[in-house]
Amino acid sequence: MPHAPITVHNLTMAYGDVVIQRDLNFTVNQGDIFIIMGGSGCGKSTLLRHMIGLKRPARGDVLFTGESFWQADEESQNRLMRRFGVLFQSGALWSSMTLSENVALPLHEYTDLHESQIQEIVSFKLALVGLAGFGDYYPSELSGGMQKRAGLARAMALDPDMLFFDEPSAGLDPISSRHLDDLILELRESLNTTVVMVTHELASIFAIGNNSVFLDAETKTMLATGHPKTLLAESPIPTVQNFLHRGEVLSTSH
Ligand SMILES: Nc1ncnc2c1ncn2[C@@H]1O[C@H](COP(=O)(O)OP(=O)(O)OP(=O)(O)O)[C@@H](O)[C@H]1O
Repeated sequence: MPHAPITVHNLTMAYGDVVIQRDLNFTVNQGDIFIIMGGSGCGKSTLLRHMIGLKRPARGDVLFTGESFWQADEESQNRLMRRFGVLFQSGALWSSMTLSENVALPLHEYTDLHESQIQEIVSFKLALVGLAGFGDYYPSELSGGMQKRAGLARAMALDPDMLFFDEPSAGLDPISSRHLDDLILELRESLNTTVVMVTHELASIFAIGNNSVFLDAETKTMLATGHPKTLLAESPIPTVQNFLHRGEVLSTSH
């Protein structure tokens, strides 16, 4: 059987001596929209940071198509990281650059392509996210939803196999948030990209997620993994049921 794109194996995460989550084991399959979910402060963003090579595990590993990330040398790690596209909560576009310049940035940094080829790719990526013709705009001239889509175009600049999103719809109104969900779904359909997404928005979780892991702050480990709708229908765990019914975990609210 071929290796899954991402396998999290016996992962324990800590800041100093403080363990955030322990013994995480789950698999992200090709083409999944995989949701990292759980109550506030349980370690969702921290898990994402471990999966994209920004934070070293206290124990355990993350494997990409069977290849260990954390036991690999720096060169192999860089090669693996080139396969990731990342969109952080803020969108993090450079405000002094136009959309085209923002999307071109990783292409200038990581490829030897000619300027004309770069411009072609930039136009294509902006069109993919519905921003054809907006290349010369500055981020501040656009709505929040458009800025997120531009961030998505930049995350896809290098044709990543895997896209990682941290709360992509944070700060968006429900309609823009829906549009962003639809776009993520569309991109997955057309490009077969594997998507890993931190979110606590129930609407997104059920609309686009087909796999997930549920982290619990109280027990400091995962309580479930699988399709969110299956967890809703079948999980016998009250914490998981509470979350999926109301979007919050009473025992960990703070
Ligand atoms: N750099 C850091 N140093 C020390 N502790 C940290 C650091 N970053 C996060 N933490 C702690 O780790 C825990 C998990 O944080 P994290 O941001 O991963 O949770 P989260 O589930 O993404 O939270 P939220 O839903 O509120 O965004 C929290 O208790 C947080 O205070």
